[in-house]
Amino acid sequence: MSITFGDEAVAAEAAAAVRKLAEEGVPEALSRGDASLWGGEAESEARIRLGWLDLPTTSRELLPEISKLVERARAENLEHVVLAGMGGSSLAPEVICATSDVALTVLDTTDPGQVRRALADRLDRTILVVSSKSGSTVETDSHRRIYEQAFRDAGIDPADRIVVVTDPGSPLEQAAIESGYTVILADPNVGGRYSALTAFGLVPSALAGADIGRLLDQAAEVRPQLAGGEGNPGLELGAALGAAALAGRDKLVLEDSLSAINGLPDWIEQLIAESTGKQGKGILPVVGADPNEADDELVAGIDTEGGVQVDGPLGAQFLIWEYATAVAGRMLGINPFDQPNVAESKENTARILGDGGDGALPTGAPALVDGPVEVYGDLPADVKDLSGVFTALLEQIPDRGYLAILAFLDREAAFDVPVPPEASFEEITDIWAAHDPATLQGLLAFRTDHPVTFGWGPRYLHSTGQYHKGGPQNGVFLEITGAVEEDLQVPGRPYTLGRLQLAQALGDLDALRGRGRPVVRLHLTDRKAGVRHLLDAAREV
Ligand SMILES: O=P(O)(O)OC[C@H]1O[C@H](O)[C@H](O)[C@@H](O)[C@@H]1O
Repeated sequence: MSITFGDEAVAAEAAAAVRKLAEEGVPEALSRGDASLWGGEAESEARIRLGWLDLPTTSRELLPEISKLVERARAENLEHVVLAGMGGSSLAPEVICATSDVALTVLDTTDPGQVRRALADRLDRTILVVSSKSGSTVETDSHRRIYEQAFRDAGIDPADRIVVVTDPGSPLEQAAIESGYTVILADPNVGGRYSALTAFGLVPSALAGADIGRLLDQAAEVRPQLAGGEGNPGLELGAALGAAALAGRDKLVLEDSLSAINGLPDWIEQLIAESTGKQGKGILPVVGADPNEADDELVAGIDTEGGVQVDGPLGAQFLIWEYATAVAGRMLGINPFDQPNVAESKENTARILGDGGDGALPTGAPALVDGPVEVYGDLPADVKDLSGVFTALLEQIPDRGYLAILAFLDREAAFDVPVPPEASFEEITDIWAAHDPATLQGLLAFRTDHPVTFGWGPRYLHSTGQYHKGGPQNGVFLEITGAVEEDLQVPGRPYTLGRLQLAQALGDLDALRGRGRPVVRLHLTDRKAGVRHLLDAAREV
């Protein structure tokens, strides 16, 4: 495991910060789990949040139990592994499985189309892992209810197919025991976004076929290096992140070059955004975009030229980034273990769902309609069409600010588009990109020197959502929602998934608007045509 600095100024700044942190005894204190490192107010929480430092050893105890589960699933031919979990309960398994090249269907969405697609795929051979630390996350609870119903309808006993990962004593543990589900308890002394090497990361990954023992070995190998001030990659990375942010380089561009590790930036994004984005401070991770060479950015990656290169296998990467985040949190003077602003949008959503009864949700009236796209929000008077909306939003980004695209849509819909049988790989990826809302990020980034981020809702609510609401208030927000063709009832609840999805979008919109930030919502009345129209309009200047 090593950290290499491609820029001399960044290297010098990081070295000075490492020296200072070492003089203060931070690496030794952190390594032994000293909860006082983030100040008095954070101490009680930090006391029950530092278990991740010992996971390379403690998680080994889980391996026999997990092996038994894997053997059972193999024996029963349960080859389709579906994971219902949000944020810290799904981002790590997603990277682990992508890196191991094994298939895992992740449900961290309330999009009815996306959930329907998973349900339609080999239900007779599906094993569902329901992962939630708190045991009360609405998306995960909805998925559990939907799958229970689907299994029953197919004549399958849900108890044979559902595995629950949760903290001891959570309401989910109780419900799972009552239902006769297999329950694997996670370490309660580790927060969600630091839980990659707990049961949350390991159970679904092992079921999907990843070698989790190796992952723990990789972490165990780097662990001794974290105890001192010399040759400590976690300290070096944390010092670099913290020093850069304090010097105004608080946008962290995470490069995802093709490497042996697949998709790590999405996991780092949650760790850094949720841990640091609070009290008007924080580091904004930028994933999926090229650096702008702007003076407020720092570039990092597994294999990056000129930026901070973090070299090492996935198990070690998890531990190093966690350690670095804790170090950077101390430098920024925040508590890296809480997420004080996540609850607000959830509360707004619950209120909107409650107030709405069975009637229409309070969307308001569109300010303008451009083909299959309705535009909601306060627009400058001269804006007459979608292209004008994009221009106005880009112009509203303040100095040191950013634009965040928040898409409450089906993140796999583009892959359903038929491709000609003779199409080359490049042609296929071009067809997908032409139907993928995420393509908007690159098109708008091309038109500004400010960072443009892209998040799928509600997934981002459990990740960058904390930063957007708790971090520096210089964001401009573009929400995208879409009409639902075929909805899905959440059994035992008075709402459908589509209704929950829209209420989540409106709930976060309220939270952002309440902070006085520019927010526009685009609603696609026809999703497919709407995405094409968005992409065309973004190209027009
Ligand atoms: O694992 P759960 O309790 O369901 O939580 C899932 C996610 O929910 C919240 O939004 C937190 O902010 C995240 O840090 C967490 O990972």
